[in-house]
Amino acid sequence: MTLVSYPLISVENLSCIREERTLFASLSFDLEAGELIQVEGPNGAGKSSLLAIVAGLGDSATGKVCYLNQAIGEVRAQYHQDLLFIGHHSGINTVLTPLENLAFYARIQPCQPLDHWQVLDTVGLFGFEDVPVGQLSAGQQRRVALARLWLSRARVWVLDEPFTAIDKKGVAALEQRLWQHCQQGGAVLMTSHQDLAKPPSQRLLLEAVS
Ligand SMILES: Nc1ncnc2c1ncn2[C@@H]1O[C@H](COP(=O)(O)OP(=O)(O)OP(=O)(O)O)[C@@H](O)[C@H]1O
Repeated sequence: MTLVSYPLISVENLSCIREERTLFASLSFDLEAGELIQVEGPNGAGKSSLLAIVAGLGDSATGKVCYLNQAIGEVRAQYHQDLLFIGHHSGINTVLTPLENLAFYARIQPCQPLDHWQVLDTVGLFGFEDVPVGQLSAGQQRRVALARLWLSRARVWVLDEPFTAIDKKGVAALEQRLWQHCQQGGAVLMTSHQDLAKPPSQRLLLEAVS
């Protein structure tokens, strides 16, 4: 018997038109376990739109996005259990503390059994665990969202500009975490305007079509 292994994500013939402008057309690619794909392109090219569509949040696309060879719309619950999406709006509650945000996340998504204090220490938030997130700096707030990269059990990570507002040391730690995730059988689809220290598995360049 031959065992077939499918890509974690396959994007087939995807097109996106917004306000009569084609952002991208006939886009196809696979995201395999172990891979990190960096989506690049100028402001407004459609990178965030692409990531939202892959995360199942877009409503302006034609074509197909599959998770393990099944259309994401047909396996939505299973896909969302295996997906970590961090967008520009990173889904943290600014009234809650970092610890409370992680506790909330751990209630709604499958997580590693890690100590949340330890995770916050890992992302450089030692001493800020109990401070309402709204009182933290932009980079510290982003770190609260990114702490999920240590907690999550999801294999598919879709990350929109994860390095925004993060200092150099933080970017290095983050990049190391992304590659560790890939080595452990996960995959990353991300946007970034900056080059990674280690080249991505694939680069996807978006340039607005019309
Ligand atoms: N909800 C929406 N409704 C209509 N147009 C939208 C919507 N979201 C984005 N757009 C438009 O789609 C285009 C692409 O936006 P998108 O955010 O995907 O670009 P981007 O490549 O991620 O840009 P940046 O590098 O600035 O983050 C922009 O012109 C934007 O105005």
